[in-house]
Amino acid sequence: MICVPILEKNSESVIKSANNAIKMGADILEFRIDGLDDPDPDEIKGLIKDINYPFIATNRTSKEGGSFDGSEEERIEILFEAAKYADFVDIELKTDENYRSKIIKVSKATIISYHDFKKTPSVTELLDIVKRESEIGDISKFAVMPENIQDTLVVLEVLSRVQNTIGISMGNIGKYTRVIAPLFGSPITFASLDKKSAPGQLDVTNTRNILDKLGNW
Ligand SMILES: O=C1C[C@@](O)(C(=O)O)C[C@@H](O)[C@@H]1O
Repeated sequence: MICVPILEKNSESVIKSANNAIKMGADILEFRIDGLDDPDPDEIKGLIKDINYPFIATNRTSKEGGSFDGSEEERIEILFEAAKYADFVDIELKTDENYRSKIIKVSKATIISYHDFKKTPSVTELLDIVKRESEIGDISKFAVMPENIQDTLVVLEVLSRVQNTIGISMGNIGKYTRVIAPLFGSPITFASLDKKSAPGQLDVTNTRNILDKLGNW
């Protein structure tokens, strides 16, 4: 599936961006709640219901590349409300276990995520991260930054040895993995419209065209 993150400051822009992503062929949307200037649970509920499309709810902490700068309690409270209406909820592996469990209890399905915007851990370290994520949620996920082309092979090696895991090598060096990872079984790849929510994302149209040409995804 091709997922388009919706990273906007207000409801009007969220609706516009979501409708554009759907028109461009997104299979699922990621509501990056942390992008909102003033995240209001009732407004978020209304948006998810009104747009009426498959959604991942994410409220990314600033510690893992997101924009949410309130307290951890506030972050979890907002995500907790959105989780009741979204198809998937992305919660970070590093989130406090009690907060994580609170989210999982009300989620239809969970993506347990890990991000490193500075480096790529070793194959062994990433396999351990994926193992821990798989024991907690429904889909495992890691998005890491390569320092060289060899680091991107670490991501593909890990994906070749696990199931049900989203693996991403970010940045310019890693961007080819966004259309190769699905061939290794990564169930979701992230693509952008105009605003990228992470370095190296390709646009939706090119992502789909390349995946269709490669086939078997
Ligand atoms: O975790 C991820 C993956 C991502 O960081 C990427 O590299 O495309 C984009 C984020 O919006 C999403 O929550």
